Amino acid sequence: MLKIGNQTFESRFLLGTGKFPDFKIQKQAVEVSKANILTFALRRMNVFQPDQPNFLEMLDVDKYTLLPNTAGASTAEEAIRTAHLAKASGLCDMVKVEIIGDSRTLLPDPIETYKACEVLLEEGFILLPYISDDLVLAKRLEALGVHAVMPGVSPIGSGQGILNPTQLQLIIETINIPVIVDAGIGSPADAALAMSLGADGVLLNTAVSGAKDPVKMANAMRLAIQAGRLGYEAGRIDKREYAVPSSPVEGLSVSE
Ligand SMILES: CC(=O)[C@@H](O)[C@H](O)COP(=O)(O)O
Repeated sequence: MLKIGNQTFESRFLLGTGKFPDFKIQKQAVEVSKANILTFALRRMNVFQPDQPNFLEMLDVDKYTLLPNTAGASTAEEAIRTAHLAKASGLCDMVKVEIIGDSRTLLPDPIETYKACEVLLEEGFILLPYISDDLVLAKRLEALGVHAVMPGVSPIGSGQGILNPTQLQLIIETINIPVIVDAGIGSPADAALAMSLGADGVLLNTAVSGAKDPVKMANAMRLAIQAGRLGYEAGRIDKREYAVPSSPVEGLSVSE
């Protein structure tokens, strides 16, 4: 179970809802993913115009926890405004703080992210900030009181996978709030690796919405995330420099 704030979720797979070829495929992929939490950019919703089309309209949104993100913000002030809009629309008081500091790489701005979290925590929001794989920032945000950290493992939408597993592992080992890998996952193998390193969850979008068969990929990601978690809980063997025979000549591993 994934626990964020005082809520628990069965699935550790958080799915982004953007960029699907059409709403029908989006709905099927969401269902197959068995994700409990769906993310979306609040700026893409007609939150105060329920009669207008919006891109979650084919989903039975009551079945999911919606996690609006502040995509489009480049300052703390803009992100705070977007979070207020989310709350005012009654969507959710859980927000993914996403403040982009560089338009080419879409890397998050650590200073503006910290500032926005400071203000929004005071206002009672449940916060999941999107950050780089920066251990020190993750520690500072944890100390501030955020409810999870979401380190990107490579640039959003790049599908490059985990560029620096050591850096990710350091965050996972050190931080005591959920660490949800967010952005850059390209394949089920990447998702399984993130989970087997001990991540608490994976948020991804492009790898599913941009796949040749998004529904099949949503299923593959679900299984990979589950397998990675199981492997982590089972405890992998230590890596050794030299071979160790699987069938030792002395000493049986089972007694008769
Ligand atoms: C949906 C969302 O919030 C994205 O900004 C998220 O970071 C996913 O990134 P990928 O598209 O690289 O999976």
